[in-house]
Amino acid sequence: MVSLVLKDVGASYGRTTVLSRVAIDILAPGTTTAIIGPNAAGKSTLFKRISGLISGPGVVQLSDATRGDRSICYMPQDTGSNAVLTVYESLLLAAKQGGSWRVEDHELFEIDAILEALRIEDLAFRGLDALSGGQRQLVSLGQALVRKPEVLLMDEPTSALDLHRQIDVLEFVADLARRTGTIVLIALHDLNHALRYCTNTIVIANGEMVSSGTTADVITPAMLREIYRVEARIESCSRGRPMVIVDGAL
Ligand SMILES: Nc1ncnc2c1ncn2[C@@H]1O[C@H](COP(=O)(O)OP(=O)(O)OP(=O)(O)O)[C@@H](O)[C@H]1O
Repeated sequence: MVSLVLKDVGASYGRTTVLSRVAIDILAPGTTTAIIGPNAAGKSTLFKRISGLISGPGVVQLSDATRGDRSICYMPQDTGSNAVLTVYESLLLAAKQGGSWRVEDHELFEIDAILEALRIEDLAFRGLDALSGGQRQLVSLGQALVRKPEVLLMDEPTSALDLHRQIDVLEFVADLARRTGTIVLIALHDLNHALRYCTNTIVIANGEMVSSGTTADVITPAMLREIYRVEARIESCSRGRPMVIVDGAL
């Protein structure tokens, strides 16, 4: 199964270096990893570097991938689209990207299953230009899922979703990773999502990786103080799940 290693990965825009020396020993199949850190830390840049949208120093080593240049899929933060397509057409286009144009029955079934899993079947024949922000985000997630990537990079995938849909989507993605062996990385500002759905967490600040490990080890009051400059506690909710309570800014 696929695995991903990052060796001293960096990136620049023009002459400005915004990311340096990100090193991850091994991201195993089926794991869901949170990428956290303040605004402008370099999280999206790391995703662009891993997916090959930008180049830079270091090595992104993908082993045992079977889907060639379709192995890695990056779902960007900005999901706006002016394309004159329906939701269904956009998913079909995403599924066929880089492949033959012949449409097989099983591909249509897969699109139906994803529309159903994301609870957007009723939008199938709606134009992309007539969707709400949250609906656009769900369609963008659908477009990523139909490609069946082995590495899925999701940039703030729930930022436009209501509370119920946030839980739905993150549970679905974490479960998909476990079932299929997909390596999932999710850039998140909501640290409660990292605590609940991500086994591992990587912290990026000022373009550098400052820590990585199991989420419970990484998201601590000390880290929140140092990186986010907030006074915070980790407590349990009524269902026994960990959550961050922020008492205030430092
Ligand atoms: N296309 C670009 N050209 C020049 N600089 C850029 C470009 N894209 C991003 N940057 C800069 O790179 C740095 C890292 O940006 P990046 O988008 O990776 O941060 P981020 O951690 O994803 O932030 P956020 O949490 O705010 O989305 C920032 O200083 C940003 O201004």
